[in-house]
Formats: sequence, structure tokens, C-alpha cells
Amino acid sequence: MQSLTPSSSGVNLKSLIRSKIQSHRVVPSRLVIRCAYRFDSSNAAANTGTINTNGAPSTYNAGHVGPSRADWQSSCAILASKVVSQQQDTEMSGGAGNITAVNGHKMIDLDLVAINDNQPKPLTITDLSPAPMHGAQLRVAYQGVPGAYSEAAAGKAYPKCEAIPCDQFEVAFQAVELWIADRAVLPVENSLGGSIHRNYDLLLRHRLHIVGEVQLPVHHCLLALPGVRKEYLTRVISHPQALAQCELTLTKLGLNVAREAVDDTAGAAEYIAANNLRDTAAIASARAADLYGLQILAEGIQDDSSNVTRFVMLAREPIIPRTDRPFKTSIVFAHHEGTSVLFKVLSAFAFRNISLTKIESRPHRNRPIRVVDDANVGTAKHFEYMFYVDFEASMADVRAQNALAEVQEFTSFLRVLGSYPMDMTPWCPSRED
Ligand SMILES: O=C(O)C(=O)C[C@]1(C(=O)O)C=C[C@@H](O)C=C1
Repeated sequence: MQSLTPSSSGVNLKSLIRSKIQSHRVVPSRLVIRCAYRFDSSNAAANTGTINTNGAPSTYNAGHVGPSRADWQSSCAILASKVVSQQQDTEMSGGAGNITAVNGHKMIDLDLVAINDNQPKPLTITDLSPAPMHGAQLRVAYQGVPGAYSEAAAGKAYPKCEAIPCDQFEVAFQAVELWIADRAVLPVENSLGGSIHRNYDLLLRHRLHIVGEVQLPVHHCLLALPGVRKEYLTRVISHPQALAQCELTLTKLGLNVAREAVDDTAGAAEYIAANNLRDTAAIASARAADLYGLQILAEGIQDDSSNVTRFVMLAREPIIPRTDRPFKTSIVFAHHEGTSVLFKVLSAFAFRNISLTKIESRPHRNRPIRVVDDANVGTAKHFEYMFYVDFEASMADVRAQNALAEVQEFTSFLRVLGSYPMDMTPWCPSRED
């Protein structure tokens, strides 16, 4: 396997990976981008923005909500009207143009193809997502090695993309930030295993925008070297999510053997093949069995046949929110104090009939504990959280704008992670259904 030597700085990582990629024209499937440096917590404040929203720029592009409700509403109104006028201009001229956000900051360059015929074609969502600057195939970073479910998710999100394997989630974020990849496709939750917390934390630390989502039915297989039988097995290895999704079935199959977590499902299959392990099985996809020459001992071993993982697509620029198809918006917020803040935030959506599809809390890393002293009773320590909420509305929808303006009044920090089309592909359960 070709791998990159770790370096101590992002600059080295950038030039190293660039030269590797240039020397291959197309990234070979076995080139895995490896983490070159760990996240520097001293940059955390810069990366996440100040926790206090006072004075933050009120642009959707910046991902922060501005200091006042009026600012926020006017920003949204200006942005929404720019979208409409941009569509009209483009349809009339058939050309490309820039959208300028509020405060005069350049927001996004629309890289649209000039239309030659007399029939102007309506813009589609994909037109509004900037095309790769290098003019080649879209390069999509995912965590894992070929055969991982994340690779399949990248292919579902961007059918003709060049999928770039990365050994860690963090590296996939960096690959997009450093222009090595155009997009990243990363798992955020699974119907059986729950949230992939690491990616929630990374969404906050990095400056990428959610530009889409895909839901992938996950159909697990038990894989071993050819000729190996279940009775020979002393351990099963896989990604922790995959182990969790198959726990009951493994027990039903009589596999009360050691479970070991590795970085990704396909990596587990590759490891067994590379080390000729005859006492070990992997939980991975049928494609991983093909790629690494393993046999399938059991199929569909997930504890629920309708096992689905939701992935988000990340880009350097946000897409322009629209209202002509179902959109979702993801936000993250924190509050200083007050017990009813969460209730107030949720009611801002409920009163406007906006459905929430997900709520997740993560420890507030900059301020994990709040100490409350009461002279009579003593000292209480409360945990502090960042709350992540997904709701079913576009930021171009005035209901969402008003709800967020209200949320801003109760919170000390608020960031829009992205407003993006919902995955509306027809329900396609696992094969055995
Ligand atoms: O290991 C893989 O194949 C992955 O793509 C990762 C991952 C995950 O992180 O949840 C993706 C889908 C499945 O839920 C299991 C594992």
C-alpha cells in the first residue's frame, strides 16, 4: 500500500499530497491520505469562531448569526432576494455571475455553463454548487479504504466522482480544506448504532459547509479467508459501528468470540487477507469480500434488515438555499445559562410547524462545566453542551429565518452548518426484504 509520510505541518502535508497526486494524474485507489498532524487546540477558537455571538458578522456565508434579530432577518431577506434576482439575471443573460452577500462580502461564484440555444434552461441544485476548479472529475474524500460503506456513499452522492480514501475523518476534512478534494462524504448517524460523535465534533472545529445528505442501506456480511469455517473463529474485527449493528446476530450465530474494533470495515477485511488470519472474521461489505479475496460466511448479519447510515456531504462553500424542493438545515448552538433554553429553542421551531429530524448534544469542550454556588446549599456542577439540531426547512424559507432569529435571542453561540436538499430517494431496504 502506498502511504504518505507524516509531517509536522499542514504546509508539508499539502505539498506532499499534491505532489503525490500530481505524479499519479488520477489518484490510485490504494493511495490513502493519512493524518499528518493532529488538530491544534490553540486554533480551536479561531476555527469555531467566538462563542459569544456579539459582533459576529451577520452573513449566512460566515456561518454565524449576527448580533440582532433585525440584522439576521435583513441578512436572510437580502440573501433570498439575491437568489431570485440571480436566477432571473442568469436566465436572461445565460451567463455566470457573482452573488454578493450582505455587508458587501463576496459570497459565492456561480460557475455556470453558458447556454447557447435560445431556450434558457432552468437552474438546478447542482448548478448552484460550485464545480471543481481544476476542471476534472469531482474528487470526494471519504474515511476508510476501498470497499468501505463510505466509499459507496461517496458514489451515491456524486455518481461519477473520484473517491479518495483517507485514514481518519479529520484527514477527510483537511483534504477539502487544502483543496486536495472538492467534497467530503462522512457518516453522521446510523439507524441502529446512533450518532457518529467524532464527526459532530469535527463539524464544529472545521469551517466546511454541509451541502447535502445521502442515506445508504448498510448490508453487512461476515467474511473470512477461503476454507475457514465459523467454528475456527476466535475473533471478529470491524468498525465499532458495524460491530454494534451486528451484536445480536453474532450471538445468534454462536459467535461468542472476542470483538475488536478497527478503523473501517473494509480495512478489517484487508487486514485479514494481508496477514493470512485463519482464526479471524471481518464484518464488511460484499464488495470488500471481492476486493480482498475473502469468502462470505453469512450475509445480512445486521440486527435490523432496514439498517441505514446517514452521510453528509461537505464543501468549502455553502450552496444557495431554495424552497422549490425539500431542504434540511443543520445548526449548532450553545447557551450560557438558564434551564429552559432548550425548551425555548425547540418551541421556536414547533410554533412555526417546522419538524426537527435530529437533536444531539456534545460536551462543550471550551467550557465543559458550569459551577453554581449557593451559600446555603453548596456547590453544584452542571455539564455544558453544544446542541446540534437538524430541521426540515430551507434557510430561504421565512419560517426558518424567523425561527433562527428567535433562537439567537436565547443562545450565546449559533452557527448554521448548512442548508441542503434532503435525500428523497425511494426507500430501498436491504436485499433480503
Ligand atoms: O467502515 C466503514 O465501512 C464505514 O464506511 C464507516 C461506517 C460508520 O462510520 O458508521 C459507515 C457505515 C456503517 O454504518 C459502518 C461503518
